[in-house]
Amino acid sequence: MAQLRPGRAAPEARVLPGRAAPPARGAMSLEALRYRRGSLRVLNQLLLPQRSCYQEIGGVRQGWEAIRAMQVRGAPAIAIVGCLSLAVELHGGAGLGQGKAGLETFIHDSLRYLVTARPTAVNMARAAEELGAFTSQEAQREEATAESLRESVIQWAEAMLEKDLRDNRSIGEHGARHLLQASPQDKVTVLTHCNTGSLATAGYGTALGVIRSLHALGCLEHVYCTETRPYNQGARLTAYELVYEHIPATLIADSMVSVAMKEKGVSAVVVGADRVVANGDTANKVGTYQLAIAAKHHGIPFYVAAPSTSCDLSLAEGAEIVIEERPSQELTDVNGARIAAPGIGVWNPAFDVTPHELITGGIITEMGVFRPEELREALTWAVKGE
Ligand SMILES: CSC[C@@H](O)[C@@H](O)C(=O)COP(=O)(O)O
Repeated sequence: MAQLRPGRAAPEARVLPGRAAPPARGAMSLEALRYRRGSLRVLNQLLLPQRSCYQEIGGVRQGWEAIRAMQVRGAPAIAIVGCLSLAVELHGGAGLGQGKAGLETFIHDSLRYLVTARPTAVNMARAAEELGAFTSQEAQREEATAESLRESVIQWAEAMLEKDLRDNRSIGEHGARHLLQASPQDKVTVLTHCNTGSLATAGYGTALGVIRSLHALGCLEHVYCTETRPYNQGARLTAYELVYEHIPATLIADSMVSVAMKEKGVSAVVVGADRVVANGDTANKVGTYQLAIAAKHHGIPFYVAAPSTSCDLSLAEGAEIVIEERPSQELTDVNGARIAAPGIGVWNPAFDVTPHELITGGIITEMGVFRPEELREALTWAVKGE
């Protein structure tokens, strides 16, 4: 594991005005992060929905800490914040004084370190691999200087933001079209889990992007979002986004999903992903697996919506995915107050793996919707065609 490196002290977080009331339709969409060259601010999601507070990320160490503490979370957002935290530190001159070779080492060390923040989502690891390879390639060019290397790496990180947003819009379109074709009704009711919206991505969202697209088409009847225990990303973040966007939605506890499927006319379940492996097995927020089982029982199509950056063809099956275990307090306490009996043991895996055979609707990517067994070939072709 890379060593912790001293970062700059965090400047005071700026607290924007109080409780976030739902704004008028057409207002700007929520932003997990605000970036301009040399400056990165992330919305501290631990404080939502009570407070909307952006805090400065001065470099890699602060990026790592924000990811680890789940101030920013969601597979794509983790990678984007990680890489942009490096871009900010590079912009400030880090590693530059050590010449081209020293700067290259600094970049590789920083990327290795960022990957250690959280293990299950593959996006940061993939970005580190790709940016690492790009860095080595750039550094090998004879005419490259430390300055040009720095500039190229900053631009690479900046391009991630744009691409994720574009990919999410494509996911939304492909997913909405597929759901509507598969449904006998003109309007569909979707059940979703965890948070997969603007707050988990560069914007628009993955599973929530599909929901947004359906809503924009006038083809969304209703959304059921789970509270997503123990961290409550559904109750705090997805519910916030849905209210913010004026999308008709109802919050349910995780334990209500089967009865909701039975009684509420759910047309499809759409969730996000932290890692989709070669056979289509998918790691996502804990509780996803039981949702897929319940969907199968009720004959409801189950979809995973994920950009190709969340896919990991290096792993053959879900059993190989490292599942993050989080601190017991996330389960025993609510807002700092203990609710569980003192002395009880706690198991708190943050994710579970849904076997590919339960992903009956398909895997919605920016390239189209695939059956789990088609994914490997589709992604391989996409890479060859680049
Ligand atoms: C578009 S994000 C998809 C997933 O990352 C999301 O559903 C999820 O599981 C997030 O988990 P988190 O622990 O909040 O980072």
